[in-house]
Amino acid sequence: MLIAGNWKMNGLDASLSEVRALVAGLKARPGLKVVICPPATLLTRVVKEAGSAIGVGGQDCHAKVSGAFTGDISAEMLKDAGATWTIVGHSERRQYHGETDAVIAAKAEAGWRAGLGVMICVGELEAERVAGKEYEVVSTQLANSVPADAASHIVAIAYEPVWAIGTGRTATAEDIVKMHAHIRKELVARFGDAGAKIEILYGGSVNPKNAKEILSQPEVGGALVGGASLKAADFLTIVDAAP
Ligand SMILES: O=C[C@H](O)COP(=O)(O)O
Repeated sequence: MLIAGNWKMNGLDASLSEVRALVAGLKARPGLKVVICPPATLLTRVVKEAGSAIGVGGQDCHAKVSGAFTGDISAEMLKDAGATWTIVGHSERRQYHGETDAVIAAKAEAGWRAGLGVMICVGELEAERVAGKEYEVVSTQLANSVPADAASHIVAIAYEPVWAIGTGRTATAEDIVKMHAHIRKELVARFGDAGAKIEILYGGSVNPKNAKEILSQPEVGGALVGGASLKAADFLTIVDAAP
């Protein structure tokens, strides 16, 4: 299981006390990985607080190593700051920064080039689900934003239905089971046995109350948690809910 916390554009220096509380509260859980993805300005400080207890990740990376790309951060820079993971293709990057599947695939390759594990996000909009196109949309995102060599790198797929992000509207267990099974089928069809081993995380309003039910569903290999990762007590409850 991989439980990742995406702080998004939240967290100032004071948030480090939450990391301290998280480190103190993490019980030894063999096989369970916990990763925090803070804003880039806090990366080095979170790495220092986290020690070896928690992995640290970026929320995005540029495809190039360096260059004239104002405001961007390369995967190599994340690595240099002590990160071991990066998220790519989050729906907020797709929506607010116009990122295409091809751009996301290039970012995933950049993450591996730098030696990072990569969480690649997919998920349908509400209108796409209402139109009955959720499986088709996710299949297209998987086909085009997950690179052909993904299975030979450290990778996780995060299924995040956009309508469930930050809304308090979690997908039902049935929705999650069906979509994760669909994603697994696609991964196995493309990568064979290696596709059966890629973790599929669920994200979208995961909280201390619903974590146990979500994390116990078949093909749910962890969670990508937004709002509820900002408070150590809530995040720890989610971590503790992992089977
Ligand atoms: O990356 C995290 C997801 O966007 C979920 O965010 P949320 O837990 O606040 O809904």
